[in-house]
Amino acid sequence: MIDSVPVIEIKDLRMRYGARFVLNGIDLTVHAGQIIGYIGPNGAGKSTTVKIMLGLVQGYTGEVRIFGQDIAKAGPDYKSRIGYVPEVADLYDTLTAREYLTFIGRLYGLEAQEAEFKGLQMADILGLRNAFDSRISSYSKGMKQKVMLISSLLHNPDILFLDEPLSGLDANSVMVIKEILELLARQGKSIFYSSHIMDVVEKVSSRIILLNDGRIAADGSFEELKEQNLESSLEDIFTQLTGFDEHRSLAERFVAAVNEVRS
Ligand SMILES: Nc1ncnc2c1ncn2[C@@H]1O[C@H](COP(=O)(O)OP(=O)(O)OP(=O)(O)O)[C@@H](O)[C@H]1O
Repeated sequence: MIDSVPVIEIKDLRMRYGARFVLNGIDLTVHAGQIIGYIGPNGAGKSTTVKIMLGLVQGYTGEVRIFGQDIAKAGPDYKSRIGYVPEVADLYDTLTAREYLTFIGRLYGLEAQEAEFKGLQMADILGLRNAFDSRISSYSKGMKQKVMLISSLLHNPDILFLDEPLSGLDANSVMVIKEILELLARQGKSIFYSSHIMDVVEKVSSRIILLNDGRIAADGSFEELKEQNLESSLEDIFTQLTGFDEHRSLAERFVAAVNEVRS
């Protein structure tokens, strides 16, 4: 890949559902090797942006270029260079991990044997070897999450979109996955990391993009955002930039409701 061509280039992206404006002009350029912490309040438009880039949502205005190609005009080939872990695992859970990963690998154009071999290797490393031939329906949340991560990487994509990728994983697995993401980024892959867990985003990301009301409210490294906003944690930066200062009063009202006794 030529470094000077951005992996992702978005210009004035707007989207609305009926009368409701969800994206209000997003401009974004991503180069290879960045881990982007993609954050924002619920409903800010994060998933919508990602789904547009994946070609799953139509009807937007503006321009979205991936690997230099306008995705409105390009065929579906660019998708074979993208991996995606959605927030809610939509696994065919009557299959075993072996069957599922072989199936997904084949969808991405791998030979069945290659997909199975790669899947087994990756599953083994993440501690799933003994469960490889058990049905996914019997797996814990963390085990399912690992299968999702493996399935998103089988075809060695250049862009990875991860939505809450560490949910359900124990502390040791989290450390392994964080290292894996860093190594992949160092190889030149671009990773979009969406999460509501600010201290992880703070540590994992080389660049943080905060979306609020369908607009980019902040874009920079954690160090830059700290300097600009005079705050020491990403959680505080998030709260400041989204204008949220009601946590204490909401908590007090909630606890008052818990304690209320009907007379
Ligand atoms: N298919 C749809 N039809 C109508 N409205 C939609 C549709 N999909 C999303 N929305 C609305 O668009 C807005 C942005 O949603 P989106 O899922 O992109 O937010 P998000 O930032 O990913 O939120 P979260 O952090 O909760 O995942 C929300 O108000 C949502 O209700």
